[in-house]
Amino acid sequence: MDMKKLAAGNWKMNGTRAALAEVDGLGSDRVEVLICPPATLIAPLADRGSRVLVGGQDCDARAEGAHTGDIAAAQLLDAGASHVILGHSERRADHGETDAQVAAKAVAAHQAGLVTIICVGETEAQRDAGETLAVIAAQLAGSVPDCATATNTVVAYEPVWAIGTGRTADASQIAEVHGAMRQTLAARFADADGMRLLYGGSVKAGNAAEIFAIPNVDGALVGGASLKAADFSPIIAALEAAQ
Ligand SMILES: O=C[C@H](O)COP(=O)(O)O
Repeated sequence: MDMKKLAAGNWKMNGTRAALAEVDGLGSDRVEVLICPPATLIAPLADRGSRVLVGGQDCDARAEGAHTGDIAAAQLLDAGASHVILGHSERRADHGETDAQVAAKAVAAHQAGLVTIICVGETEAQRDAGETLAVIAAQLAGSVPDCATATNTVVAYEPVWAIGTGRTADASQIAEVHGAMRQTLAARFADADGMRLLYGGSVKAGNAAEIFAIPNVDGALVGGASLKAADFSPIIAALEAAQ
């Protein structure tokens, strides 16, 4: 399977409708470009006729019901989303999300027809303790459900210490983790070779080309540098050059 590489932007809790103009010039024929805005902006972005794919930043594991403030996967799809980020470290930290909850959300998302971007990553303390590969393997085992395929699942490696800090993992650290993730996934999934593995954590125009040259890096999950077209466009261009 020959999947296109993926440049995914995670706006987190940033932006109001005025920010959608940043997306108007984005898009690519050679790679997939995805913007995951706050939930309030999913439908307005999807309805804007832009060339980018639209995604949510979380969904509930349940299909519907009395769950104030939560959003079902089918509602994301109805709003125009094709993707959903699950298990981001900020949700694991802010909301205590466990691997099992992330996996349950992923099952619900797949049942609704969404592509999931399942996030894993070690803290600085875990890296310093030499636990990185074990932490990632455990998160993959617990967070990626058995129904995952190369078509419905993307995995994002985001070292927690590199998110929003300006620090990126170096090329050898990224290569080691991405290679290990590919092996771990291959032990469970026949089509793991086609599963896209994204790197995330302070990706920007200045380091994107180097990161995209690393084996088993099939794109990026970009936070801060996805908010402005002037910052995100060169990252998309670097991914096109690496495709
Ligand atoms: O989801 C995106 C990541 O958390 C990376 O964020 P960042 O690019 O601002 O470091």
